[in-house]
Amino acid sequence: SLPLQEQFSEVLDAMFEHRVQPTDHVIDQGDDGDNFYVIERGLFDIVVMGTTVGQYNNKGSFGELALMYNTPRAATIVATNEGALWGLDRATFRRLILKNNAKKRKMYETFIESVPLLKSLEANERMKIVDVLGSKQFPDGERIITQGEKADCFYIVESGEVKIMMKSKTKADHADNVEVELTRCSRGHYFGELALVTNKPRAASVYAEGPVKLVVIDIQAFERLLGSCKEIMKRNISHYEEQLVALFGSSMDLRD
Ligand SMILES: Nc1ncnc2c1ncn2[C@@H]1O[C@@H]2COP(=O)(O)O[C@H]2[C@H]1O
Repeated sequence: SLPLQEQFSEVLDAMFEHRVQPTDHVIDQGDDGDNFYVIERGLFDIVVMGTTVGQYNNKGSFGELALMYNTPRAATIVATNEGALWGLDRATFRRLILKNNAKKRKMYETFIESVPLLKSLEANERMKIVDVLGSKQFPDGERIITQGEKADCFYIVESGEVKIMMKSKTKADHADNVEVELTRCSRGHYFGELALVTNKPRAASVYAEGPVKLVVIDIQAFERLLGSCKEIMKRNISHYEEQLVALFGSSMDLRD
C-alpha cells in the first residue's frame, strides 16, 4: 500500500469544495451514499424521521455510515446557514479510509471489550464505536476539559490517569474558591458524559496526571451509539452528587 503521506495527499487531491445555502439538504435520509463530508464552516441540523436529533456547529464530519456499511443514508443533513464543506467521493473514501478500519478494529477490539460501561452493548455495536472513535494524547498537566465550556465529546481513558477538578460555582466570588480534586480516572474509565447527558456546560475541569492516551467520541456518535448506556451513566451521575455534598456541603453545583 501507499505510504501514509501519499495516501494523505491523495485524499486531499480527491476532496472537492461544496458550498451550501440555508435550507439546502446535503444528504437525504434513505438515499444511497455518494460522498463523505468534512465541515469547513456552517451549522447543520441532523434530522432523523422528521425529528431534529442534533446539530453540527462549524466542525466535524458526516456521511460516513452509508459508505462504510453500504446502507441507505441514516439521517437528513440540512444547512441552516451559509456554509462550506469538503466532499470526498465514495470510491476514494472506501479505498483510502475504510482500509484503516480493519486495522483500527484489531487495535481497539480488546480494549473496547474491557470497558465496563460498554459491556451491555452487542459485539457489533461495540465495533461501530471503534469505527468512529478518535485517539488523543496529552502530556502531564495539560487541561483536557475546562469547567464552564460547551461540551462536544466524550472520553475513555486508554492509558495513564486523569484528575477531575472542580471549583465551586456557588462560591464563585469567594477568594478561597480553589479547584478541588473530585476523583481520578484510569484505563477503561470514562468521563465527559455529564455535560452531554444533561445538556449543560462542563461541570468540572480535567487534567492529564502524567502522559495520557484517550479515546474520543464526538457528541453525534455518542447520541447515536451510546443511547442504551445512558441509564448506567445516569446512575453514576447520582454518585457525583453525593461526592459534592461530602466536599462542598451541597450538590448545588450540578443543578441549574
Ligand atoms: N443520530 C444519528 N443517526 C444517524 N446518522 C447520524 C446521526 N447523527 C449524525 N449522523 C450522520 O448523518 C449521516 C447521514 O448519512 P450517513 O448515514 O451516510 O452517515 C450519517 C452520520 O454521519
